[in-house]
Amino acid sequence: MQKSVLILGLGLIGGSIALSIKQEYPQVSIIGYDRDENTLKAAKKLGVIDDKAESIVAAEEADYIIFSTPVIQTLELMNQISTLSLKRDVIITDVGSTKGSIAAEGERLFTGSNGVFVGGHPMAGSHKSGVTAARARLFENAFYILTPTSKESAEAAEKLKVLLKGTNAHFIDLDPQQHDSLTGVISHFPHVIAAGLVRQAEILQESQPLTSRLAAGGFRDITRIASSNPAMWRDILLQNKEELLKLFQQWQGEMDYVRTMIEEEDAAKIYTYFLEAKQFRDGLPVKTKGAIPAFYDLYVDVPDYPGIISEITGYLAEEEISITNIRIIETREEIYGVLRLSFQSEADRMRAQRCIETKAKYDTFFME
Ligand SMILES: NC(=O)c1ccc[n+]([C@@H]2O[C@H](COP(=O)([O-])OP(=O)(O)OC[C@H]3O[C@@H](n4cnc5c(N)ncnc54)[C@H](O)[C@@H]3O)[C@@H](O)[C@H]2O)c1
Ligand SMILES: O=C(O)C(=O)C[C@]1(C(=O)O)C=C[C@@H](O)C=C1
Repeated sequence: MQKSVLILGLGLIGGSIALSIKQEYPQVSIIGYDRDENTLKAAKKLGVIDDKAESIVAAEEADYIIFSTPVIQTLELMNQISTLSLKRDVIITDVGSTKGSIAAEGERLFTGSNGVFVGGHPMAGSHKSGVTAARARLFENAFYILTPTSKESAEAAEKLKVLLKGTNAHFIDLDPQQHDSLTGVISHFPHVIAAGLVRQAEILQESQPLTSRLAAGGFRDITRIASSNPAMWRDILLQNKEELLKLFQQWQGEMDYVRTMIEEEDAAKIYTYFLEAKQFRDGLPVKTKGAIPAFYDLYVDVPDYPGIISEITGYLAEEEISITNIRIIETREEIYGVLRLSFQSEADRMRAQRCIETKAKYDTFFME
């Protein structure tokens, strides 16, 4: 493919998109634009882009334009770029976490001789940001939502799927409003709850300094996303206001229900509440990346002594089993170290389990 792609915003998502396109199509020319000069320099140095764009006028040479900026900036940049002399058949997309206003503005601004717009949203990410966190495999097996709103943009969506083949994502077409309603529930609202839980702990910390030291395990799991970029989440909440306001009302009803069960000491209802939540959570697809990323994790109950990690990784290295991640679960750090090892596939995880149980005789278990 001999095309030129302009990516505006070279952070976690823009950088990862750039790397995945380059991996699939080395001949495609990737031009990067970012308002931060250090990001541009780093992107060039890391091989994320082929060339830096001095200004947004570079859009006039592009066959594809991808907005990877925070959602409010995307709206502003879309307006600026729509005034340029773009190629007639340029395909324009974005990666923003909200779609309602971006898709409507895209359809309004890019029509006829001014290219065609199709909204996009790769449903994978991280609480990390910036070009140094970008990875070609970030979107592997994740859902990548496209929101075509016309016959022309549906055709453009098919071409985009070809360009973005290297993401190895699963493409899915949705209506922009449906997108915002779904992501409101499974992404945006959870970020509000995570931040709320952290703030609640922070208030307690003032009178109980032990709070932060005891906040481990479950608290850390449910609040990881509270470490996300605050400016990005401010903009997402403002753009998905209507959906979020509906969700607040639902949530307040839900919490009132839980509070009443506890007030009334209704053990049976409380049990059913947790059981139903567990059943739905356990039924979520964990083997494929989606709203909840999948990992092939193996937990190893190891004694806490120096050198234990190198002992275990040494056994795995002898059998050439690659580990994608390794972590000691903090809650048990001072009693036993529970080591969590992540693998690329179920086959690797099974081999690792056999290897550790045979060579080291430590107990291993899965948590699914
Ligand atoms: N982080 C995630 O988990 C995630 C996942 C999917 C989609 N998204 C969406 O992707 C977009 C980018 O998020 P990110 O996580 O890559 O953020 P990021 O902070 O890592 O990167 C954003 C980049 O945009 C640049 N930028 C900001 N305003 C600009 C402007 N006016 N002109 C040029 N460059 C500008 C910044 O300098 C930065 O390099 C957002 O719209 C977000 O909603 C994020
Ligand atoms: O894994 C995370 O840290 C994320 O929050 C990723 C996440 C999500 O909510 O699932 C965040 C925002 C995006 O628009 C898509 C993905």
